[in-house]
Amino acid sequence: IFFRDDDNPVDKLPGPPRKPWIGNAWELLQMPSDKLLDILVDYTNTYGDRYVFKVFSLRVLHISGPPDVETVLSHSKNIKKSAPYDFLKGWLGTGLLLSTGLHWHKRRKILTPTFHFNILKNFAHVIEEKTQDLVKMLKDKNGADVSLMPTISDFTLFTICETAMGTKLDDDKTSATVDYKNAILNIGMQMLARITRSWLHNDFIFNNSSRGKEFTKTLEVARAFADNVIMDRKAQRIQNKGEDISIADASDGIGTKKRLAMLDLLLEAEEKGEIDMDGIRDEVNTFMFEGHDTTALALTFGLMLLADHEDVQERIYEECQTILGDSEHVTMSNLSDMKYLEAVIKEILRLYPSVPFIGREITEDFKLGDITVKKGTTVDVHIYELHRRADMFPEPEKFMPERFLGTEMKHPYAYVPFSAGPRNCIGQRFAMQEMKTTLSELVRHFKIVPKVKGARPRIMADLVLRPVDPIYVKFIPR
Ligand code: HEM
Repeated sequence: IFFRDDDNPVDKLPGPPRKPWIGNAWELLQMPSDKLLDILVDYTNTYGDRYVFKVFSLRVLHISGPPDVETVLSHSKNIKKSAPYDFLKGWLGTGLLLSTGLHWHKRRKILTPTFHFNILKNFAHVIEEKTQDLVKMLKDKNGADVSLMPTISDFTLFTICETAMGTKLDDDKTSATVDYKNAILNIGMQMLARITRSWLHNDFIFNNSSRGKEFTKTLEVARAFADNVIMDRKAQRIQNKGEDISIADASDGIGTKKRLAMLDLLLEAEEKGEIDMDGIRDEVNTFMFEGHDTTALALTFGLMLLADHEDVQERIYEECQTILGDSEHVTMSNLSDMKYLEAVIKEILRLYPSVPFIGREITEDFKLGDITVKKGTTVDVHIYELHRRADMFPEPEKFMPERFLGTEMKHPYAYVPFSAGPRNCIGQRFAMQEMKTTLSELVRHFKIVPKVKGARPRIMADLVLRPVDPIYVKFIPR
């Protein structure tokens, strides 16, 4: 960080004025963590598609133009995550989100079959069952205000545990569930605090600080939760010995106990010596976090938008009536026919991308237009600003699902809520399946009404895009 390198082409790019030697370290120090998103959006508005923020000799190149996003995300070699992701190492270890190089390739290969169509088809029953529980719980509220994020994140956590992990979270684990969700929130806050306090970037200093000690305790809670999930599934596998199924047979008609989960693939890989228990724990932590928080946020912001747009709800309702009639069950083919709902979800993720920024540490020089971006530079891809570009999405602040119906995107990388290229989201088809099932069922059963029409929460970005204030809506049975 302290190494001087005065001849770097990216220094020609605009950005907040840099002081000699320290660059923008002083600004970084003064940034309140909960305002990071607002500040970065302001910088984009001021300095444009490409700007540089420099902390001592570390250059952070921020980009939000579609051609630049394409160059970075589609690069086959520059797949290493940037330094702030390392702050999550104690939690997610060498799991798929954080790892790089050969290790990442190997894991991605083991885990890709998890999202095979037959497996997703099998998950449909679980997702539907969980959605029906949610509908019942919301009916019992009798139209009272419901705080969305806690309600929906319970639902998505139960769903990922029962699908990917094959573990049912029953009532006696309720307090562990609450502790786990609080731990995740806490981890996000600590990570943000660390990003903006450069002296805490050093592991030794951080681990010995009061923040570091609190962080370690928080990690223990998250890890213990994941360990329980692994133990549960191991015990079930011993019980079911001899009844194992392969992905190819994992189609309809298989009971919950015999359903193949992602965790089974990992446990099978362990039996073949391809992964050890620490590796399994890292992947379970990665998938439980990525697999529930991201979808919970998308559904939360989505329900907030639907509550304000009765016309959109009605159109989803009509589409569901046409496709499903009175049927209680939703099949994969029904879901793929729901084109309007798909456009609605895309528009939700345009305005509120669950992952607002992606960071890469450049390991191989590459060209961005006529500028050479050197090895060692950090590149931050701003999905949030990319999705709100007026040249790509006219009236960008407006919620208009129709923009995703029939019209071609102006640039293939103008819209990347699941990232793109080699490190794209492995769970995107699962996420779409879960979101479509949930939103279609909720709209079929309820009229969603805002507590205060047009109210928007303040938002912030830690690992994901979060509402700072609670969002309330009413679910009025149809
Ligand atoms: C609305 C829902 C979701 C959104 C918007 C989303 C978005 C993303 C994005 C933008 C990335 C790239 C992150 C980066 O490069 O730093 C990513 C990666 C990833 N996502 Fe998702 N995700 C969602 C749901 C899920 C689900 C349901 C799962 C698991 C079941 C999942 C698992 C992962 C994993 C493991 C990675 C790392 C992949 C790799 O690097 O090979 N995500 N996701």
